This record gives sequence, structure tokens and C-alpha cells, in this order.
Amino acid sequence: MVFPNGTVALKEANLEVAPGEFISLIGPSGCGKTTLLRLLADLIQPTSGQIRIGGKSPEEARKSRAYGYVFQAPTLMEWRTVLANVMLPLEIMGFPGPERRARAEKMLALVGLEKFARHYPWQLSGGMQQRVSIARALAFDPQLLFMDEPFGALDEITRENLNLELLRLWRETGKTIVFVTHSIPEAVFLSTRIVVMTPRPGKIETVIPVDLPQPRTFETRETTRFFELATAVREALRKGHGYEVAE
Ligand SMILES: Nc1ncnc2c1ncn2[C@@H]1O[C@H](COP(=O)(O)OP(=O)(O)OP(=O)(O)O)[C@@H](O)[C@H]1O
Repeated sequence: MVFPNGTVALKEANLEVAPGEFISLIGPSGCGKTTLLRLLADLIQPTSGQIRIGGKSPEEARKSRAYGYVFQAPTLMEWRTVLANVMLPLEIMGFPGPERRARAEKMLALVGLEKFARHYPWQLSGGMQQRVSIARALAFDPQLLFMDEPFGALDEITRENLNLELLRLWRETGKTIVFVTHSIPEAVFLSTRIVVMTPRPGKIETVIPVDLPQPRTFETRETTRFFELATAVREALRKGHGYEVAE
């Protein structure tokens, strides 16, 4: 992917994702994680190469609402209630009122916020707001979810709790998730595979399968295997000269 100003944002990026996988993209700033996600979501068009999503082009996939997208910031509308925020994409697509409400309520229940349907975003914590954005991204019940550093701005404890919740949601719904993160522990905890990316130009350095048993719990983070996998990710990042890791 080459931007009009000549920046080569992505050079080698070959990846196949199977249905039901949880894939994390990890790498230092500028290695092309967001670019890769935006290419998948048809927010930008590739200058070379090919992308298929369930056999469709990114444009066809977008038009058939094959995926939901969660941004780094919650981007909720302050003047709409939580329920009205989740209903918004359905409203835009012209879903009838009762169906809008039923779907939005179901998605809010999925993220554990059914009791907050009538609240406004400013009445919620940052973590709760991000759960609302996840519910909104799931409003169409897409099989695929793209998440761009959704928990990056949250404190560590909230982030760990949301990691657990996201895994529960993933298990219960069987969705395929492509998740961008800067955090090695987060990537190891969540993923079935970790895609390690390196910059200048952005490329996929290596793909690390994560064989930690499911369901994962808080104790998973204390296991030897967890530390081994975190070390493998750190070494792959270092190999690509992505990070200067202090010893
Ligand atoms: N619209 C654009 N025009 C020109 N260059 C761009 C554009 N968008 C991104 N880039 C460049 O492409 C490269 C990859 O950027 P990208 O945002 O995908 O990286 P990233 O890995 O997501 O970084 P971060 O972790 O900081 O979000 C960077 O060098 C960036 O400056």
C-alpha cells in the first residue's frame, strides 16, 4: 500500500484468516496495523494486491454489512442515549422501529449494559462507553469484527476486565475478530494467532499461533506458557527492529 505522498505503508502482507479466529495485529507505531485494518474495511483502497472477505471484495463486504468496526475512541453521540446510539446504524439503514429496538437491546445485553440503555454516554465510564461502541458495531450482527486498539486509552484493570468480556462475547457468538493492539500481554491473552508487524516498510514479520487453552481466565496470565508466548512475540518484534527492548 503506497499513499499518494509516496509513503510505503505496507509491503508484504499475506494473511488468511479462518472463520471464528481471533487475530491480533501487533507492532510499533507506523508498521501499518491501522492501514491493514482500513484496507480490510474498505476505508481506503489498495494500490496493489488483493483482499477477499468471505469471497467478496472489501466494497461488497461493506455494502452487505459483513463486518462491524470499533475505533480507538468510542465516538458516541453525546445527545443520544446509549440505546439510541446502538440503534443509529440500524436507523440509517432504514430498519423498522421495533426491530431496531429489539436488536439494540439484544446487543446491549451481550455487552452487559442492558441496565444503562437510557443513560447518556457522559454518565458512563470510559470502559462502559467502549462496550457501547462494541454493541453498536454488532448491531447488524456481522460475522466479522474489526477492532482498532479499542482498549488502548483505558486503565490496566478495566482493560483486563474488558479483555475477559470480549473473549466471552467471542466464544458465545462465534465471531471472527481482527484486533489491533500495542500490548504484548493483551495480544497473547486474547488471540488464537498473533500477527507481528514491523515498520519501514510495514510488513508481516511472523505469525505466532497461541495454544493457550480456552476458556482463558485471569490465571491464564500467570502460566509459564503465557510468559513463553509473550517472550516469543517480543523476540519477533525485536528481530524486525521494531522495538528497542530494554533488558
Ligand atoms: N493517509 C496517509 N497518507 C500518508 N501516509 C500515511 C497515511 N496513513 C498512514 N500513513 C503512513 O503509513 C504508515 C503506517 O501507518 P499506520 O497508521 O497504518 O501505522 P500503525 O501501525 O497503525 O501505527 P499506530 O500504532 O501509531 O496507530 C506510517 O508511516 C504512516 O505515517
